[in-house]
Amino acid sequence: MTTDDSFDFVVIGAGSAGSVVAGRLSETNNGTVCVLEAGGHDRHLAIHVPAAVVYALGNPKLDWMFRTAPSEGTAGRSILQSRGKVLGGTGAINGHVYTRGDASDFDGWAAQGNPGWGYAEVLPYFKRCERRVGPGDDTYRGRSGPFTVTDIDAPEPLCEAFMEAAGTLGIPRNPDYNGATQDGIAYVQRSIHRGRRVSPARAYLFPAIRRGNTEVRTDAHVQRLVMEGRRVVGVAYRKGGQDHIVRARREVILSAGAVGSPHILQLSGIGNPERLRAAGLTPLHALPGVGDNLQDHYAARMVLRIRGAKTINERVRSLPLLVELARYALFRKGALALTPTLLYCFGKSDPALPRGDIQVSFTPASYPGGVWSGLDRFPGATMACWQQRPLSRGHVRALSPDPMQAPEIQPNYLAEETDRRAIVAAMRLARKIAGAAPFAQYVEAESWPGPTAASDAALLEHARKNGNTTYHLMGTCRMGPAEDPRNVVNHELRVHGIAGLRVADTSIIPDMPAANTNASALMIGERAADFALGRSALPPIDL
Ligand SMILES: Cc1cc2nc3c(=O)[nH]c(=O)nc-3n(C[C@H](O)[C@H](O)[C@H](O)COP(=O)(O)OP(=O)(O)OC[C@H]3O[C@@H](n4cnc5c(N)ncnc54)[C@H](O)[C@@H]3O)c2cc1C
Repeated sequence: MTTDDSFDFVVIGAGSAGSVVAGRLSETNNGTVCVLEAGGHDRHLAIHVPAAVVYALGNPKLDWMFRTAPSEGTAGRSILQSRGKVLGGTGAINGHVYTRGDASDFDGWAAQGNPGWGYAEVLPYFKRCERRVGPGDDTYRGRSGPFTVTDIDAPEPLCEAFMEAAGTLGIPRNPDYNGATQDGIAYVQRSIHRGRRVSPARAYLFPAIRRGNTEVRTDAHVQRLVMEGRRVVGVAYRKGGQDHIVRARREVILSAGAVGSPHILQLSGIGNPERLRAAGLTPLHALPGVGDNLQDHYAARMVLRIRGAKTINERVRSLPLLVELARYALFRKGALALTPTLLYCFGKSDPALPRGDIQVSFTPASYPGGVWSGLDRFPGATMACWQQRPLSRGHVRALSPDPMQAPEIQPNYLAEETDRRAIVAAMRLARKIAGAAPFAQYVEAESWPGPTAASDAALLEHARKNGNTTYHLMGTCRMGPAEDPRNVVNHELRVHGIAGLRVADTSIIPDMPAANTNASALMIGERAADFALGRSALPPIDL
């Protein structure tokens, strides 16, 4: 083991949140920053060409390729749980959708003993991050941040028909679901600019490297935190077959994501003592909530066979593919510049509910088995149906002291009755929209699960047997007061009972927002940098 050197700050993980933390720390020129990232550089085309993201998933050069533990909710299946292992992290291989959630989600975080995390208080950080290109009320939208958010280049005829059909059911078009209200249906807003992915690393980390005070070490697999008593003073990592230690003069910021962060804490002896011992680890600090409270959105996908309109399935095959390649090469537009999902529809499983609880996404393309991969050979469209805030909770647990052995990831999908009811309601809403004019004329048949899945029980069976992750893991280092044993970090993201250490990524999310998680990860990174620098919070926005 060699003790290499020391920096003011050491950031573990160059993913969505870690890139922001490092980028903002470096901006002030108030200390040196070292970033340790297990993955490599981000030159792979699958990262940058939006539609090529399907080639990033399951690619060991870019993806940790975790698998979830089987459960009753997945009919005993284990599911591929992709996480980015590259500069930009999961933000370099995600589906490009930019969505923040409902105001009430963040007010809920604050109400659980997290001062400063209500919507009016986190909104300035969402805005600081964002460079919104397109319409939107500037009360809600940022115009000059590093992370560019754009709209789709041109309307898609099938999407237009789907939105009109939703309109006939009382679901209006929402001009900006990241604005005053989330309700309604809309094209997704995207982290794509000029036909290329907006990656957190390119937006935040690369400028930090150019400033000269930030050093990024790739292929550096963190093994554990180095502690002196209850203080973290450095990080042990393996690179090029050798063990190293880098010391942190001020603090370590753990941004290894919802799987990596609790795993690294556990490998360092921080967690539930009984479980640590069972995994062969020596407990150093009891914090029973580490790795618990795992949440994810679980989607049941339905496939429609389309007639009378072109879908992406035909546009990227044979001769038309050559046309699309030319369009992309010349104009950075067309099917290759599209997100894997094009529409978001936010709805309610019960009209009496005070806020939306289900979501149907639509895309005029279909994938065998409902997983982003090759496209079906027939003209197809997909509706993905999920519950916005599932109650089911799972865990991430180290299984051995070997840092290279993946932890157990058990999301416990559909464990709660409310979640089972909601996913069935979302599938019923999807079917209603697909059956409404003017979209219905394009539906030749529902090919998956198909009309034989008519009862609630049959729809639930489809969800169990064929449902899949939406890749929104979060919650495993829960933020909240120390008195509650579920909590791991306080409202300034400091680990309870440990000095010199913060956690900043989606693992700190106490309860799931009604949204994908990249926007929240970036916002959390923005906040963490301010905390680490001792800066006062941005003033709340008067709403
Ligand atoms: C296929 C897919 C599609 C998605 N689509 C969307 C979408 O469209 N919109 C959206 O908002 N969200 C989406 N998400 C989710 C979103 O991208 C993630 O929630 C977000 O990027 C997580 O950010 P993070 O900072 O918490 O973790 P990450 O971005 O995962 O960063 C963690 C980093 O830490 C590194 N790391 C982990 N362990 C170690 C270790 N031991 N040593 C060194 N480094 C380590 C990792 O390699 C990684 O770079 C998607 C996710 C996936 C996988």
